Amino acid sequence: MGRPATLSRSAGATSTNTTSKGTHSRRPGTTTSGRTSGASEGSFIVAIIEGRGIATEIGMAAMDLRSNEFLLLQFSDSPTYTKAIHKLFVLNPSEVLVSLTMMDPVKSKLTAVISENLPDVDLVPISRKYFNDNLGMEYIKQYELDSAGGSVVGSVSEKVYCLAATAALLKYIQSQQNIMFANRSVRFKYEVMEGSMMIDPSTARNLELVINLSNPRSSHTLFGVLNHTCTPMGARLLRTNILQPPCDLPTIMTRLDAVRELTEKEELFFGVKEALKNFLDCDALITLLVHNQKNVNVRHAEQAINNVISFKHTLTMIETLRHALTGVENVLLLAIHKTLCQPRLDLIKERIYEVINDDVTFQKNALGLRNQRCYAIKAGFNGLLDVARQTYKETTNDVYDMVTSYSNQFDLPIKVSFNPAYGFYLTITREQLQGRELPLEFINVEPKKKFTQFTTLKLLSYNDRIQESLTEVYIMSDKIVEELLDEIRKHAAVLYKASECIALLDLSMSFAHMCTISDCVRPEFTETLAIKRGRHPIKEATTSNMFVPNDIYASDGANMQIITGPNMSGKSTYLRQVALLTIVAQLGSYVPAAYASVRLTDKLFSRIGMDDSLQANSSTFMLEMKETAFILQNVSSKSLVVIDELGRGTSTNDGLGITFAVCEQLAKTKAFTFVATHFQELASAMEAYPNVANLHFSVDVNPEDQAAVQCSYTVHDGISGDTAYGLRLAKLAGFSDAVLERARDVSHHLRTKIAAARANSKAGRDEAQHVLALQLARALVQARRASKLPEPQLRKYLASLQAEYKTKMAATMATKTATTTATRSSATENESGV
Ligand SMILES: Nc1ncnc2c1ncn2[C@@H]1O[C@H](COP(=O)(O)OP(=O)(O)OP(=O)(O)O)[C@@H](O)[C@H]1O
Repeated sequence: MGRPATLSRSAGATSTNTTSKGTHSRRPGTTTSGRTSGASEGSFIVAIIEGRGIATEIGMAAMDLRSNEFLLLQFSDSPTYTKAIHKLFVLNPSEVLVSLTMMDPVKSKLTAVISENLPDVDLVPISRKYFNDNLGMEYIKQYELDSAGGSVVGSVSEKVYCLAATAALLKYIQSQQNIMFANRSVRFKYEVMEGSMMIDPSTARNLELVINLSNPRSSHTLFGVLNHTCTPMGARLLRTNILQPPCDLPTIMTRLDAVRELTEKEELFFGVKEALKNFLDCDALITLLVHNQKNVNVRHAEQAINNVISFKHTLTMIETLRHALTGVENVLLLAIHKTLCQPRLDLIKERIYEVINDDVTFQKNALGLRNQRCYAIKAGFNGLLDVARQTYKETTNDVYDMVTSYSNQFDLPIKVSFNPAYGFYLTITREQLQGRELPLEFINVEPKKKFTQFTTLKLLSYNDRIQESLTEVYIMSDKIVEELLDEIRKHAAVLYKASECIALLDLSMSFAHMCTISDCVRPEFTETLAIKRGRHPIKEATTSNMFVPNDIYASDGANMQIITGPNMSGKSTYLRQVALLTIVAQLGSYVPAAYASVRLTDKLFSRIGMDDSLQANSSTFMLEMKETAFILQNVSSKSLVVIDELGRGTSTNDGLGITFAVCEQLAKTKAFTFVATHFQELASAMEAYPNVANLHFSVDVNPEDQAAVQCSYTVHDGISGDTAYGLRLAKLAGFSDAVLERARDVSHHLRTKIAAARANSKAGRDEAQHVLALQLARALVQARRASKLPEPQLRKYLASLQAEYKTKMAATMATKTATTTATRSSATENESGV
């Protein structure tokens, strides 16, 4: 396929990543024991296009170059492109292809939103003509892998936008990334957006789901603490799941059942763990298999033998896994076992064993793997191949003999080492050399930190001879290996399926592992969020202090919780804990708590001011307002919202006003909302709503020393009483007595003045009336719900209730007026003090 001129980057593309990420030169990653890391290296390239109609219809195509998986998505989005941004955030692409018309002459709203939310993504404009839906369909028919799961063609035949994006993306990858796909080699998947919890990028950042905010390299993230996976596939699956937890109950329940079985059966747990530890990156391996290589050379031949050895190793590991899974009962584990027992996998294995020596295994060390490659093909396939191998063997023996003779001749314990770039070389440590000079035979002497490295002319010629014989081996093996790989390629679909199953098993094992190291409970899914003695999963795992567990509650009747309390008392931690525990439960994992009942959440929002400094182009307050507006626009009845200290970036009055309005708006929805605030007035005012509950964190104050504040980190019902914690903390921080005294005076004066003004103002009276009116409404609702009286009697009862409230309201207003007069005279007395 020729390279279209306009497919190269257009001038003015906002390019941050310029290296191409072709995978044909990659080797399947090996895993060491224990956890696998990374899982997010931007291996996706995405093409996105917007429909021309009134409704915002988005078409997206995304290809994972590491696993050859191709996702197609088409969905209607909100005017702020919430779904598109969420999906892009989860995919974490290195490049996003957009039509030139979306960038030039000005950025379209969609491209502007992408740049704003994903500043590291490279936006690549390409000509609009490549977004061709008919071509997209042709490509799918040509490249789609034969799979037992059926074709994607039926699902996408009417989805013109995702087909158009498919055409643009495939054309771009083939011409720009220099990757040619073999026919029937790509796994196309049509993805429906529903079925998973939506977590916007800023919430994912605030909650430190996959990246720690203070140190991006730190593993103090939710991914870090949950990640006990052994394979790269498992780690990748965990990462995507954390950013996009499932939202459908059957999936979650089957995962929970699998975790239970894995934790209850010790032999099963250790058997599976042992087998998983030895897997290579299967996705990368299969991807290398299905990509058509353009340049066939020695390097390619060498890589091909590596691949066959890796497949042999993988199939052996699959067999170990099968044994470990024998007798499982859970539906998910049974399905995984069944897939791993597919006869087609045995067929591939048999075929490999016909060609490759039985004792050839995958090796992590470079010299070991070179030896395996050399002896991979069974003897007798090609006489010349056997001769070349004999030369390799003899020359290698000559190297060792030569070193022994040098050691004897110079009385030095010389060691042979190996490096894949320049072959064998010699080393000796500093202590062994004991300050002596090396004899003149030794050349290219390079002192290193602990040893000296050198070679000889003879060794250099041995290295050349070995390389020559190896080249012959690779070239003569190539035809046999390619034929074998062609046969394996036919079974790519079953291999991909097996890889998916291994990833899923690894994910469940990771959750089971967490249960073994931490006290966790199986969550229930109901309409109520009720967590007993819940713990913050990241804090618990990463702080040395004992973490104090807390209860969490929200239901239809009490869907908003307002949390007050002094500084440093644990409010933010509590909010994060609510969100994180919900995510953990929906992942299908056990939850760090004594009991957990969770309501399925479709969208998770947060307004937590942790990454303000990261958004240099937006002021703290502006960012706060943008995030809050986003929540109000997108909140649904099944959402979970956590808001920490809203309105702190502006004047107190405006801040309180905004926070009140936002809370009022959210209180009208069925979303579960948790708000932490220092505005005591907010908590008092919102108390009037029947569905709002107040919680607070308390502190223990030493009566002997008012500044000695001890946080209990325990949440209690009601509003926090004391408001002078700021002053106490200031004392603890080392403020002088004089400054503290002055601060106390000013604080007292302002408080008194504000109280007087509010009590006297129309707004103050209105607020009191408003509160009483809400109390009345609440009583009416409760009476209606609770009463079994017939309708006429109920109406009579309600009328009497109303009269009672009117009297109460009049009394309240009278008290308010009296307080105003008293406060005003007190304020006048204090006036001279400030
Ligand atoms: N349940 C807990 N158990 C142990 N330590 C906790 C707990 N909750 C919070 N902490 C610790 O207390 C410190 C303060 O917590 P946090 O930031 O949540 O307080 P805050 O009330 O939000 O403070 P501020 O109002 O000043 O923002 C943190 O270092 C945190 O690790």
